[in-house]
Amino acid sequence: MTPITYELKKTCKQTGARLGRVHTPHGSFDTPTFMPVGTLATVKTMSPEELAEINANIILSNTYHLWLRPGEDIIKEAGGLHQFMNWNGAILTDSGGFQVFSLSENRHITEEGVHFRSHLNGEKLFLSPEKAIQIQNALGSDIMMALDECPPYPAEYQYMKSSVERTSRWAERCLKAHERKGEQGLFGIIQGGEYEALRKQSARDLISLDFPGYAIGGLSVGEPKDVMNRVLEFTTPFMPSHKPRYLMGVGSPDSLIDGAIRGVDMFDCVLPTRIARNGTCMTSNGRLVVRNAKYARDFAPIDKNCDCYVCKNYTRAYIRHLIKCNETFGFRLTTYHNLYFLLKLMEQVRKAISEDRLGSFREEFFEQYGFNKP
Ligand SMILES: CCOC(=O)Nc1nc2cc3nc(NC)[nH]c3cc2c(=O)[nH]1
Ligand SMILES: [Zn+2]
Repeated sequence: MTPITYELKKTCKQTGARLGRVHTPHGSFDTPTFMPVGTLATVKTMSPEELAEINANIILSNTYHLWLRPGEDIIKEAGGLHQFMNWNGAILTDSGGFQVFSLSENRHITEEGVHFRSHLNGEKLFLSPEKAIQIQNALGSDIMMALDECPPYPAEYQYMKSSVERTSRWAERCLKAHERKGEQGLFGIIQGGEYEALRKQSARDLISLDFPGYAIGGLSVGEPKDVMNRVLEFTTPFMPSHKPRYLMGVGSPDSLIDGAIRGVDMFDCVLPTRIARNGTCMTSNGRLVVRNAKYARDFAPIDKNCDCYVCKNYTRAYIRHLIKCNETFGFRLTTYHNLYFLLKLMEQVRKAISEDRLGSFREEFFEQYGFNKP
């Protein structure tokens, strides 16, 4: 019996989007939704109270990083990740696969698993499906991810085919190694690159293993947005409609809307928190680089259409000053606003779906944000 269930509430008449609700041992959340990324057991500069305040219901943490520092044994001893970081909402942990493939040099993939060197001190490491599950079982996350290979973009058909088949074999090994089936849900990750036949094969292999939810991997890895949208268009129909669909690594406002239109329910991305730390904010009129000199005497809020705590109490001039002085409070303010902006956007997307007008909402939002500008 899986502790992760999905309720399909409604499908938008104007698009392929859907309203749903995911239930986990640490609370439920409406979908489509955005999940802030808390790589090292913290959403950088945000307190759990602030995350709750902006209605973040589920956050991500990275298996690979927590395995290296502080080590899953310490977190297990603390009573698990929720206890360790004092977060009572839901947590999704990735398998670490992507970090290994993107962070580490001279990695070597075998049937057994991935051999690579630590990005911290270069020591030799080995991650297998069983190890990835053992770490996530120790962390006690609500949603775990199977260990997959996220191939580089672009990749040859033949390479992609054998990679998909190995990812499917690894998924089965993950299921077998999963010790806490009643307490933690495990999602399979559909790969296959931009090849429809391989996406179909990957989906069919994983669906036969009956996971409670499925992620779409191998995207947001440098491919053009129209390629991502095309792959989503032919992949989501292969996925069960009564289970959550999670698109990994996607977080710009246009991609969130276009992903929701194509039937995606869950998204994660470091974008909002990462650009916040270099002084860039998302606003209803596009990106605003608040460290820019032109805001030195601008006493308006980051976004006059935003009702967040930051936009109600602080000005562009003040936040610019803090960022220029490398003051931590400045990064806290830009991060808080960016996360609020994306979570609010997903709330507007859910409302548009409930009113069968997500297509029209897309046009209005793209126009105002400036996505249509040539
Ligand atoms: C979050 C779960 O991650 C995994 O366990 N494997 C995995 N992670 C990905 C993360 C990604 N981030 C991006 N863009 C920023 N693309 C990604 C793909 C994967 C993936 O295929 N597989
Ligand atoms: Zn704001």
